[in-house]
Amino acid sequence: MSVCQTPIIVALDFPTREAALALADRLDPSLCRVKVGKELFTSCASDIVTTLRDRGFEVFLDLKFHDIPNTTAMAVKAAAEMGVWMVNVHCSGGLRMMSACRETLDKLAGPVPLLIGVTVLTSMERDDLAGIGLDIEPQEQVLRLAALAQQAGMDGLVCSALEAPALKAAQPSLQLVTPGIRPAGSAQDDQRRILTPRQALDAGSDYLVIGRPISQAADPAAALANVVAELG
Ligand SMILES: O=C(O)c1cc(=O)[nH]c(=O)n1[C@@H]1O[C@H](COP(=O)(O)O)[C@@H](O)[C@H]1O
Repeated sequence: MSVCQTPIIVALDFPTREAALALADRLDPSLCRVKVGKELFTSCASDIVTTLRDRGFEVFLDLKFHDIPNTTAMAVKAAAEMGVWMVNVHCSGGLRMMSACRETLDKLAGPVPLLIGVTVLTSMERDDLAGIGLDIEPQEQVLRLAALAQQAGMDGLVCSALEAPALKAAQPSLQLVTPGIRPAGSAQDDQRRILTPRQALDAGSDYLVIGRPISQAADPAAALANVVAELG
């Protein structure tokens, strides 16, 4: 499987560069991409992205930007200049914010990252939405934000694979990046809207984000190989 074909993105959620690179050393860049999120980036800054790229990985920079349109667009531009493969912002920042990001990326010369909108976090369920004043099913809110993302020209969405069938019907142009992936028998942790890798792919996910089931496994390379085998 070449790097362009694998749907697997391994989340490098670690506190230090050393811990992240120790896992990266055990992963084959032809079998997965990697994700650098808030914990790792806050401790290492852009150096970790450069290092992972030098080791052959395509990098999803998951900082979930959520700010006024200009600030968010400039952050996305900085991510593009870092050479990341994918970057995300919160859809709840609104249409003008997402459009500003799209327009800014479109003005850049050369390849730009996939621009992805985070809908409803996979750790949230209906009760959590009620707690922030949204009396709505997660899927309904995801579909609402998806329409906004499509209007803004986003490349795709972060959502649960549970919403993939409805999203593929409503917004077929958007690529679906789905965390909350749990191989059968693994701990749910703080995730709530979860599916197995095979179920997620069958539901219509384009990319599967997998963290702890691989990063905390006794043998991460074997855990990745098991997911690859499950996906066939
Ligand atoms: O944008 C993300 O990547 C993301 C969005 C979301 O709704 N849920 C979610 O879990 N994530 C990220 O996906 C990864 C999931 O990690 P595990 O729960 O360990 O598999 C973490 O790095 C989260 O920050």
